[in-house]
Amino acid sequence: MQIVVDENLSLTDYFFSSFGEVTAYAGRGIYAENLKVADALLVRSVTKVTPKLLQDATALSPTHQRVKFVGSATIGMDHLDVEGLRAMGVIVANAPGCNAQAVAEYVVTAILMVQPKRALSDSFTLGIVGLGNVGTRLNRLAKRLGWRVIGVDPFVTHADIEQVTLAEMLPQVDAVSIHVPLTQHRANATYHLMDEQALALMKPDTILINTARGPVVKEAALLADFNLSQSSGEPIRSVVLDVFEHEPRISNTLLANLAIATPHIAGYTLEGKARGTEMVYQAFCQWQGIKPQLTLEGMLPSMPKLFDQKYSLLEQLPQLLPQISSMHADDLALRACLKQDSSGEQSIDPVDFDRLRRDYPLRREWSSYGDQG
Ligand SMILES: NC(=O)C1=CN([C@@H]2O[C@H](COP(=O)(O)OP(=O)(O)OC[C@H]3O[C@@H](n4cnc5c(N)ncnc54)[C@H](O)[C@@H]3O)[C@@H](O)[C@H]2O)C=CC1
Ligand SMILES: O=C(O)C(=O)[C@H](O)COP(=O)(O)O
Repeated sequence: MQIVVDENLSLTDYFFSSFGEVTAYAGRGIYAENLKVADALLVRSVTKVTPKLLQDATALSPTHQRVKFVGSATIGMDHLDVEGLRAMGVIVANAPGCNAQAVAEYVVTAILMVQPKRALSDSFTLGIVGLGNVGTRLNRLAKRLGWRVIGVDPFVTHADIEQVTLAEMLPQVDAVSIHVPLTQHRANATYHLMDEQALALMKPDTILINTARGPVVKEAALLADFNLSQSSGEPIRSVVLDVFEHEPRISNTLLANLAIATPHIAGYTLEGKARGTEMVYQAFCQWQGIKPQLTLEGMLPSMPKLFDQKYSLLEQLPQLLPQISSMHADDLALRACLKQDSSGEQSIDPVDFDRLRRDYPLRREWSSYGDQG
């Protein structure tokens, strides 16, 4: 069997080499040409997989049966034409929840970094938009920190989260964190969910964090929000972005105004990436009609136990974060990539953005340091 993979997947040899030949390419560089003799395609979020891609591959090698399994080791699926692929008989799988804990920990870290004093006060209120795997994990962490949580999700109800509408939530929170899939052309679509109207409902000092998908926050509205504060002499809003509307290109006009900017690595823990591949492996085994034999058991190195259950998360995190989080360095590394582009503007080059992601020193989740949740 021929298996084509994005080079950015973890542990592909461990999980897949017994099935056949595994060939890796840069995720943004997987073309029909690379899939001529492929039976399965394993991607992350940067490879757009459509029926056309697979049909083009078949046209290049008509005697080969085309790709029959597409697995994405990610939570998000907006890069896959799931309906179109399934309609042509392709098995499509993703990895729901694989890196949800990583993202939840990223959000708490960002809030504590941006406004430590405010976040440590007992009246801090967090708004969570999207109460799926990430949103519910973030709710759990936030409650452990003593924060009040308000959630928005038109599709689910959680007994332990106070749920309101977006318009009701935005004026009353100290931070808003977005955890919705990117959707378009349907009821409650999330494309540009955070637009001029939404930003206008927020207090000027409410922190905005987007780790979902770039186009959920309308970049032009964000820039207008910054301009409005600047022109009235007010401090600009604290905004943390891990994803960008025009990713992988980021203009300095945007970057210079962000409190924290990271290159789409909120989910990049060793555990999150490894689980993503493991979940795709399980779906792959199901496709092959065999029982999965391999697990992650014993595959991840153990870490020193830094958390002490005698103390609360709130008491320990401020001291531990410098040791267990790379957020400050991640932000600096991204900003260090600014250079003049062909239009004479300063921006982050997509090649640098992808390099930072490929070479990212994967963080560890707090449980690996002894946090028992
Ligand atoms: N930056 C990163 O590294 C990562 C980003 N992500 C992104 O985060 C997104 C969320 O992840 P999960 O929580 O695991 O997904 P999930 O599918 O478990 O939950 C998403 C939730 O959003 C809700 N939702 C949909 N439309 C909504 C709307 N208009 N308003 C409010 N809620 C809405 C859904 O009902 C669902 O409960 C993913 O789709 C992915 O795009 C996920 C992992 C890592
Ligand atoms: O899981 C998701 O959804 C994500 O956004 C991924 O963590 C992003 O990682 P890459 O697919 O771009 O490596």
